[in-house]
Order: sequence, then structure tokens, then C-alpha cells
Amino acid sequence: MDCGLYIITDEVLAPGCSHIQIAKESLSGGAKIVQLRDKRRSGAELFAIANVIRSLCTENSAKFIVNDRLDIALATCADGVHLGQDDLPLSAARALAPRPFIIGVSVGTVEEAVIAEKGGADYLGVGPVYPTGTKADAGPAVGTALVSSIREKTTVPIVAIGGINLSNAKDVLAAGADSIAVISAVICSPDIAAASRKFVRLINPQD
Ligand SMILES: Cc1ncc(COP(=O)(O)OP(=O)(O)O)c(N)n1
Ligand SMILES: Cc1ncsc1CCOP(=O)(O)O
Ligand SMILES: [Mg+2]
Repeated sequence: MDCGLYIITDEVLAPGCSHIQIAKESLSGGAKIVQLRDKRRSGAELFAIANVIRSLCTENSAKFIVNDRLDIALATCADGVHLGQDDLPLSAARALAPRPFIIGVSVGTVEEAVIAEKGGADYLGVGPVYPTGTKADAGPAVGTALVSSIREKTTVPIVAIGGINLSNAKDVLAAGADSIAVISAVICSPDIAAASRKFVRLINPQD
């Protein structure tokens, strides 16, 4: 999987700013992966929004991932789906969506990470690395130490998530993360494109 800045959309945190606007602006700031994450909208609404973000990601050579909803991901030809420990099991998802379809899995321990890799996850969403107010049931922060421990035991890309901002992102990368997934630090910023660009420079200083 091509890594880089991974932006997750959220209309609750950014009132007045739609999933599509967030995707458009973060892509113009250089995001390489966009995840559509919405716990409230209907399937019909998600399908319509996902179709637009699918096209935007294609135009910007970025990957499009749908959170939780394999049905929406498949119906809109998304590049992949992101599944948590309480979502559709990885084995069931993979049976419906063979590679190169991307399946990312959330992990909060080394054991979960090893199981997800063995089960065929294409990347591991590791977190919450730091405390976050964005996801109420995220659980306690795991710290960069867990990123390093998972790096030692697995080889699939690590996408670190949770409370990551411009001040702590370097530590997360130094711990072994391949990519950084961000919600609030980008979408609560008055200029989503500019905030994205700053993260991109941290992740790929050579570009
Ligand atoms: C890249 C990435 N990592 C972790 C998550 C969290 O997924 P999950 O644990 O299923 O929680 P919800 O996001 O569904 O509330 C994620 N979405 N993306
Ligand atoms: C979806 C999710 N999964 C673990 S932490 C988190 C929220 C990350 O949001 P933020 O970047 O605002 O801390
Ligand atoms: Mg989920």
C-alpha cells in the first residue's frame, strides 16, 4: 500500500464542512488516503457521498477507504475498507473482497496486530496513540511504545491514529509508523489544505 498522509472525514467535528469538502481540501494539500467515516448517515446518503469522493481520489491519485461499511465500499469501487475489532470479521470481508482490495484493521495490542496480519490485513490502524476527544470509545492511549512493539512483530504497514498533531507526529514516525491518520488536527483547522500540507512535509520531508 502506498503510504502518506491518511485523512479521515468527520462532519460532526467540522460543522458546516461536508465529507466532500474535507476530501477535496485534504487532497489538494497532498493527502494520499481518504477515509469516509460517518456513523449517522443513511446507506443511500453514504453511497452518494462515497461516489463523489471515489472520483476525487482517482483524480488525485489517492486511495479511497470506507470506514465500517464493506457494502458501500464495494458498491462505489472504493480501494478498501477499514474494520475495527467489533466490525465485520476480517475473514468474512476478505471472502467478499479479494486482493487488491485493501482491508485495514484496528489493533490496540501486539496480539491483535499479529492476528490481523496473519488473517490478511493490508495495514494495521494502531491506536489511539495519544488521548483523543474525537472517538468516545477509543480506549486509553497506547503510546508510541506500542507502535514500536508492533513494528518489531509485523511487517504490514502501520497507520498510527489518535491524538496525532504537528508536534507529536515526528515521534510517531520515529517509532515505526508508515503513515499517520488524522482527524481533528486537520479538519478543525481553518485551512484544511494548508494543515494537510504541513503533515505531508513531516511525513515526506524530501518531497
Ligand atoms: C486508520 C484507522 N484506524 C483505526 C480506526 C478505528 O476503527 P474502529 O476501531 O472500527 O472505530 P470507528 O472508526 O469505526 O469508530 C479507523 N477508523 N481508521
Ligand atoms: C477513529 C479513531 N480510532 C482510534 S482514535 C480515533 C480518532 C482519531 O481522531 P483524532 O485525530 O482527532 O484524534
Ligand atoms: Mg469501525
